[in-house]
Amino acid sequence: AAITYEHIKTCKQTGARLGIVHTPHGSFETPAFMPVGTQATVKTMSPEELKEMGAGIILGNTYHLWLRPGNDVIKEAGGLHKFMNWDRPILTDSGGFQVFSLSEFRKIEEEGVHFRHHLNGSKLFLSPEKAMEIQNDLGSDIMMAFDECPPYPATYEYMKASVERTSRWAERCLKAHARPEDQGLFGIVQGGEFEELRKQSAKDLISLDFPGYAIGGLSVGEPKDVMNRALEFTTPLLPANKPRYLMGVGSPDSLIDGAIRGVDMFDCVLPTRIARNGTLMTSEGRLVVKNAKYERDFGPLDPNCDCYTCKNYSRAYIRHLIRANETFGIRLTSYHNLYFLLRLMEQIREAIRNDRLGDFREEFFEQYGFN
Ligand SMILES: CC#C[C@H]1NC(N)=Nc2cc3[nH]c(NC)nc3cc21
Repeated sequence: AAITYEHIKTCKQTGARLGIVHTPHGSFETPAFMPVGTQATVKTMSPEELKEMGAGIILGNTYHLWLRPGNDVIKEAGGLHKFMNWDRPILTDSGGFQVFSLSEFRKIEEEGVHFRHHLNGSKLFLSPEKAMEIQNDLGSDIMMAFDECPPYPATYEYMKASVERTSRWAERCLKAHARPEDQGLFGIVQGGEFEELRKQSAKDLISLDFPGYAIGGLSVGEPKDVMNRALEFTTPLLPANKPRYLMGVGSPDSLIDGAIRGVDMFDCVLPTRIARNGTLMTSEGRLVVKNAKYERDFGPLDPNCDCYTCKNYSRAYIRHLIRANETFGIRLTSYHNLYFLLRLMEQIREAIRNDRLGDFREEFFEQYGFN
C-alpha cells in the first residue's frame, strides 16, 4: 500500500499517540504539523529551509494548481515533487473546501459542483472524478477525497443530506483513483457537530477501507469547545491502525488539544499568514513586532527559540523590515513561525514518549498565556 501507519505508543496520561506514517517519498513522525504550500510553495521558504526546520511533509492545493499553472503543466514537469523541488511527502487537498471558501454562486448537484473562478468569474465544474484526475497528475503521496463542504452552521437535515452525498462521492473517488499503489487516498469524515452524523459518516467511509481518514468540517468558525467535543466522539470511531488528519488546524493550543484527542496530522496556513503582517508565535504568547515598543529592542523575537531568525536578528531589525515592507522581513517571520510550530510538535512527541502530554499542556498553556 502507498501509505501505512506504524503505531509506536499511546501516552499513558492522555489519548495521544506517537506514530510514523510511511509514504512513497519517505516517512514522517506523528503527531505532525504540515506547512501549507497552496501554490506549490510554502510562501517565501525554500525546500532546504523547510528541511532545516524539520518539515516532514507539506501540503498543496488541487483547486489552486488546477487553475494555475494547470495540472497538465505539472504532470508534464514530472509531477509536483519535481516541479517544486520537494522530494519528501506531499499531501494535496481535493478542492472541495476551496470551492466552498473561495467561490460564490456555487451550485451543488449529484454530479459535482458548478461555481465561478474566484479571480476571473469564469464558469468552472469540479467532481469526484475531476478531483482524482488532478491529484493523480500532481502525483501527491496523500490525496483527499472530494467532499461536499457544508456551511457552518448547518441544520441537521442539511448536514445529513450532505454527509450522505459525501459518502457517495467518496465511493466515486475510489473508483476513479488511477494509481492506489503509488498514492494513498484519504476519506474525509463529515457531520459537523452532530454525533449521529459523524458516526454515520465514519461508518460509511470505514466500509470503503481508506488507508487514512481526515476529519473535515472543523476549524470553520466553530468555538474551540465545539471542535474538541466533536473530536472526542469522532476520533474513537476511526481505525487505530490508520492516520487521522484534522484539516485546517491550527493554533498552538488546538494542536495540543487535537493530539490529546488522538489526532496524528494537522495543517494550517496560520504561521505563514500571520507572519506576513509581523505577528509572531513565541513561547510567551503572540508578539506583534511592528509595535513601537520594539523600536530599540535588540533582543531576539523569542528568547527561548534557537531558530535561524532568533539566533541572528533582533526585534528592532525585523520591525524595521516589516514596516519598510522589505520581503526579507516576511521571510524571517515566516521561518520563525513555522519553526515554532514544528518544534511544538517535537515537544508534543517527546511528551508522549514520556507519558506526560497532560503536564506539558499545563506548562505550555501557562507560559504561552492561554486560559
Ligand atoms: C466542511 C469541510 C471540510 C474539509 N474538506 C476539505 N476537503 N478540506 C478542508 C480544509 C479545511 N481547512 C479548514 N480550516 C482552515 N477547515 C477545513 C475543512 C476541510
